[in-house]
Amino acid sequence: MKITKICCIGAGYVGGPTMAVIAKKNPNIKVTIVDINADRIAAWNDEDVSKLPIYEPGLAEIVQETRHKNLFFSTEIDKAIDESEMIFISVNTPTKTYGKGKGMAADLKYIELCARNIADVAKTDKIVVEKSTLPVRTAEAIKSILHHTGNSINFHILSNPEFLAEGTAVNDLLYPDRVLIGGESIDAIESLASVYGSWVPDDKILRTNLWSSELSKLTANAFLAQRVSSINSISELCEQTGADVNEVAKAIGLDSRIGPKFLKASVGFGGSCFQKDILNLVYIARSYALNEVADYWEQVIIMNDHQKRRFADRLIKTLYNTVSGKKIAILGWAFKKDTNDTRESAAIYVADHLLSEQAQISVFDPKVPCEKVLIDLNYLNTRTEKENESATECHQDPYEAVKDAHAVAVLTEWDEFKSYDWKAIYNKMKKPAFIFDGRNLLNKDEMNAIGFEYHAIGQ
Ligand SMILES: NC(=O)C1=CN([C@@H]2O[C@H](COP(=O)(O)OP(=O)(O)OC[C@H]3O[C@@H](n4cnc5c(N)ncnc54)[C@H](O)[C@@H]3O)[C@@H](O)[C@H]2O)C=CC1
Ligand SMILES: O=C(O)[C@H]1O[C@H](OP(=O)(O)OP(=O)(O)OC[C@H]2O[C@@H](n3ccc(=O)[nH]c3=O)[C@H](O)[C@@H]2O)[C@H](O)[C@@H](O)[C@@H]1O
Repeated sequence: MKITKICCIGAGYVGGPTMAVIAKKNPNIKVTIVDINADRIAAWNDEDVSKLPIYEPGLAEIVQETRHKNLFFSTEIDKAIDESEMIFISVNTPTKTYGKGKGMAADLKYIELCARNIADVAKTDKIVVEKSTLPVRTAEAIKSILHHTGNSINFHILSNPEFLAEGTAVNDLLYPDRVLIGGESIDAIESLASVYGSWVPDDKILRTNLWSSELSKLTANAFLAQRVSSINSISELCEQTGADVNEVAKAIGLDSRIGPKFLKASVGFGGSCFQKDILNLVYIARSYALNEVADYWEQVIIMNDHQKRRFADRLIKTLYNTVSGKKIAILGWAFKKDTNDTRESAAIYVADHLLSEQAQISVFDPKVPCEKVLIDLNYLNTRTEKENESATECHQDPYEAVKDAHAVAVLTEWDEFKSYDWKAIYNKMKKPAFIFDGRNLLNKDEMNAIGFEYHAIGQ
């Protein structure tokens, strides 16, 4: 099928950047991104591209170049489905918070709503592309809903998981390591391959069966997260033995079988997907009674929770076993640099633990708005909103955030933190002035020379 019109349901961190790049590279295809969230669509349509709902380096430029030409953002979901030959489903698939599988399984209600919506509206044959990350065999359910529409429309389901990482989304989309397409209909697979073929070399477009494609996405995230938990587990051992985790990571990463990437010890991984996808993998394994498999992967999450907790505990212990009434400045709230996304950010859990120990926290992040900090803390339900509010400050200026602080905790690896005037920060803080560097971002010798008591991960 020749594709002239694409609809993407879900204008989020995946739908937005992915479709913007597809539109840029396929000027002859009309791409419409739809969402039930009218505010989000309005933000995508804002003439001032600095107000786009998602911050990603390079994204605003592409949106500016393609928007109103062949890229459109709309709340008219039915219309966009009706007119398109290919429909991407890119809605959220969070961990279930209720019922069977609560806290483990992926909540597929948004996916099912999309499938029903497509079934209701479609009058012509459609290729339906799973872009969201889904449990293996979800395509079966989508197929069942679509094939029971009672009319003679042909639906072809493809799995096309997304591998972009936030903060580097545009680059990852422009130069992907691979594009994965799983499906049963060769024609449908080739239709989607031709969309990517506008800029991705064919040998990087991998065709598999549906189930391999769905499972590969969960597996990729599990392997990536496992590397972070592995190096983080070693960081704890380094702190006990005098080894330096940066040196260990470098030494093992030079082994070409191990490789140097994703070996950065940290306060713990965050983001909307690693934890969710591993929990989902664990849930699927348990549902097939594969308990050893489930336990194996669950340990990645257990280690990550331990790392976040350990960081906060170490800070408290170093501050003479109490942070009650003390001001702790948190630099960085996003789950990694170059994004405004805070989902599952380690900073939230570290802050929550410090607040439970009656600390006052003072937050600065270059891209996260202040109101988001309180929303994230309130979401945990650890204490009342009023209590969170009275113990939390948020600042637009990092030098204000650190004023009179007993300690600074660096929780996101924003580049700009490295070039701050740390001498001036030292002068503003209470003494002894502590730094807890959850990202091993700052130069230890320089910090010590200024007079800080500097603590990093795995050193
Ligand atoms: N965030 C990331 O970096 C990556 C995410 N993924 C996967 O992609 C999927 C989407 O993730 P994000 O873009 O981060 O989520 P998101 O939460 O940023 O965006 C999802 C959007 O879907 C919309 N939506 C939900 N139900 C809808 C419906 N029935 N009709 C129309 N719109 C609807 C929501 O309003 C929201 O704007 C998830 O399955 C995730 O696991 C995959 C790779 C990377
Ligand atoms: O499915 C998804 O959502 C995406 O999840 C991750 O992307 P993302 O979560 O955006 O960002 P990562 O760069 O993977 O970082 C995840 C977390 O791990 C942390 N991390 C990463 C690497 C490292 O060496 N150390 C480390 O602590 C980061 O700071 C961050 O908190 C994967 O890298 C993407 O391939 C995938 O598409």
